[in-house]
Amino acid sequence: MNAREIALNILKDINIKGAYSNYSINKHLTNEISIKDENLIREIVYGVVENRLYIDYIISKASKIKLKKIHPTILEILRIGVYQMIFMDKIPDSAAVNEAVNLSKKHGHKGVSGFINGVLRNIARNKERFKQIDEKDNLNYLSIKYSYPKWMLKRWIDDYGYDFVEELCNVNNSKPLLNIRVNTLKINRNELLNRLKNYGYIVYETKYAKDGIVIENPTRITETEEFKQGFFIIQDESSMLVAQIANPKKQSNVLDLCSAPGGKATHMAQIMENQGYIKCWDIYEHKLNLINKNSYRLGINIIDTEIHDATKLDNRLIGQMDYCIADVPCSGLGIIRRRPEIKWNRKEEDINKLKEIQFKILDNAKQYVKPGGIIIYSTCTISKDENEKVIGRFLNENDDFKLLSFENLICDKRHMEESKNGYIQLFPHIHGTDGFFIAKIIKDL
Ligand SMILES: C[S@@+](CC[C@H](N)C(=O)[O-])C[C@H]1O[C@@H](n2cnc3c(N)ncnc32)[C@H](O)[C@@H]1O
Repeated sequence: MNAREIALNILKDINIKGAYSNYSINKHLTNEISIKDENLIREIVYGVVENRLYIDYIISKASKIKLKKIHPTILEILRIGVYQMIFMDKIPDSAAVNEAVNLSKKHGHKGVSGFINGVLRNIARNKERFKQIDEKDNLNYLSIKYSYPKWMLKRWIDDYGYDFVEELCNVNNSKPLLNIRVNTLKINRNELLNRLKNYGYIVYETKYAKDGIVIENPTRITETEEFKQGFFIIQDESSMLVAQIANPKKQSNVLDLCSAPGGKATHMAQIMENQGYIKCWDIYEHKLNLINKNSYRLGINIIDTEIHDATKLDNRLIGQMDYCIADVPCSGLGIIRRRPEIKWNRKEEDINKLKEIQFKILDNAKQYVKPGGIIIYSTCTISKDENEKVIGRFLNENDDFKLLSFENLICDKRHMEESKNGYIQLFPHIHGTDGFFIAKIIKDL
């Protein structure tokens, strides 16, 4: 199977069956595939999903058949062809067309390769004209140019304004760099940086997170001895800030209410020097197994996993905890750079349901902390309804809880002004991290 055929199978999983991009890519990529092909597959898959609406806009200009009437597999073949023609300068149009025609002969019905050939050649001939977006309306223009559903953009524009959202969309369509968190229980950051440099990885320190490393060329990083020996875990810098901001003391009692796959819980354990107790809840057993696997690899033995729905109060734990981490389920609109399919799978109604679940989980967390105890509320989204508004409602209803400044706990103060008020909203185009929200709340003594 060649690279484009593998990309087609992955795209069918994502766009037709609604699969997550990272799971689907991992499922289809085997060790027999060369690094060059792997990179091509990733570029095509992410490129098509990220730019789907714009690509479809171009196809609809070039095709006599309406988009809705095109067979889903044929549409994916066309999208792969158009992506290469519009976004990949190194691939000649003729190669993109021929590869698409070959794919259609293998996967399509009789006669379909003529249709694909015709549409793609039409685009090759009229590329500059078809690339133009003939839209006067600002929202429609932005939606086509950056490939976003209009409801999503409208909410963001209401929250942050048009220019801000345009910059965000632009950066969201670029490739994010991989971040890893050093497991300081086993190695320090400098030593790991040196070891990775020796393999030829281009690495440097993260800006805000103490334990983070950025890797520019991370291919096969999880096959290194350093990964196998638990010297690091893959985690975005924004997510590393949760435990850094919690800053737990050794011997603390911690409850992570929504914990899988354990990125933040294992980081809490690391800061606690593997001393104390961390209870980790999640509603899925297979996800809790990931925490146990990660803890074992990282050499952590103070984590205890348990299936529990965090919206339900657990009377056994009332008033027991020094720290509660409420890293609640959310719309994920801050991680679109890594999972562009969120643009197409997420629905506006989800946000109303999620904000009630988020509030319920936070409202339960308040019961578990001791006087003077800390709750960290976090999400990987940029929607105010799920962030500032949930916190605002909680603080209004609970005057024995206050936001706590954490300005002193962030390595670099740039764009971190809100941290002195006890919360921070991170954005890809401002902070270079995922879109992420963190609030630090303390219960009165
Ligand atoms: C944002 S993720 C947590 C990521 C995790 N804290 C980490 O750092 O690796 C949210 C998690 O909440 C879990 N979840 C969803 N609803 C839940 C509920 N009602 N109670 C507990 N966990 C829940 C999901 O299965 C998911 O693993």
